[in-house]
Amino acid sequence: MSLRSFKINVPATSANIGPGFDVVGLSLSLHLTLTVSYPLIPPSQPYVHPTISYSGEGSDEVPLDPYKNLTTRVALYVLRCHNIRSFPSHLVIHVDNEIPFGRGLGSSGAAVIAGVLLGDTIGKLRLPTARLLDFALMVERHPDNVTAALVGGFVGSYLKELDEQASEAASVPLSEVLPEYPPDADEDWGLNPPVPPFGIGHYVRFPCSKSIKAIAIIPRFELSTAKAREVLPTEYSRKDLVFNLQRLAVLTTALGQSPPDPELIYEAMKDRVHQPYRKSLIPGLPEVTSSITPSSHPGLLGICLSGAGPTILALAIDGFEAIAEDARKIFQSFDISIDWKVLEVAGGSVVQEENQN
Ligand SMILES: Nc1ncnc2c1ncn2[C@@H]1O[C@H](COP(=O)(O)OP(=O)(O)OP(=O)(O)O)[C@@H](O)[C@H]1O
Ligand SMILES: N[C@@H](CCO)C(=O)O
Repeated sequence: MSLRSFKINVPATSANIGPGFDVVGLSLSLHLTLTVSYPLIPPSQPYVHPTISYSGEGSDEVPLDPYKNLTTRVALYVLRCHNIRSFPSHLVIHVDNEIPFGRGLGSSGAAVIAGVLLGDTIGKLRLPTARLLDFALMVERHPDNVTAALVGGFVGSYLKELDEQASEAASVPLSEVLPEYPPDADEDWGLNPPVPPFGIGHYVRFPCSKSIKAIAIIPRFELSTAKAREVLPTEYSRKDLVFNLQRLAVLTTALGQSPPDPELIYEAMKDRVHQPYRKSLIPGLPEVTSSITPSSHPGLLGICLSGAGPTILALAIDGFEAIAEDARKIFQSFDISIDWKVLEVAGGSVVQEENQN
């Protein structure tokens, strides 16, 4: 019997990089990998639902029911928007995940991008990058993690101001985009999902010096993005907005300079829009970001909260261990244990067909 098989590889991401709240993301060398296969059998044979196995980060909590798992639900959403009712019969998916859940390293963004690529590949849709992004943005409503996970590198994106009709279509509740699959659902469940409008998100890749590495200092507790967004104000002073805009403008070029300038970057990675409000959820955050500086730690370029936290991201060209171990000591004084990893800036997502016989 002939078999189709392929792999999908999606990187972790760190969003915000200090001042770029909901705007910039950096892809990192931890990956979510899907190994997918199914036999090419005639539709007359009895249908067998997909099976998922899972190893690595999150394996004790992730749902393995394909109608509840985030990645497969997103894939089914993409397929059904293209009039493909169901997964192929006997679909087998193995997920291996290196991205810890709820730590600010873009685990949910990676799961969503993996789902969009899974739907696109199974359906042989060959959607262009911009359209893949539209689908991802119907699920994850801010572009920073998903764009960087899809295209890779140091990326900035914005959501376009859509006309009224498209704007309504893009803001339907998530429960309509990805409805919970009822256990007794008949075959017609969720067959007409809301199709994304075109051109929701737009992006540009900034230069990033090859000498830069990212130290992820990962506290051993989870913080959901939803909880870390609840503490943010809805309005900001002009002074704080200008503070962030000035730094973001400099940062987008400064990381590409060779050699990177630590004095410029350290200041350009400061933030007044989200980090100050999140310190109540992450004990030790202000102490770590203010005590570890380019003068105290040669090689450091800048340091910030990674995404919604609790991970701290230090960009550096040298001195990785001293940076991470000193952050560990500060966190320890707040009774928080950490793990740390030195990561590369990664490329974007890759789909690799293995067998199409
Ligand atoms: N590989 C995966 N498969 C299925 N669900 C996942 C997967 N990865 C993450 N999730 C879901 O996403 C949740 C974490 O998302 P959340 O947005 O809170 O944090 P994050 O994406 O890790 O961090 P951030 O958005 O700040 O970078 C997990 O608890 C889980 O429900
Ligand atoms: N920009 C988002 C990233 C997390 O998904 C935040 O900081 O809330």
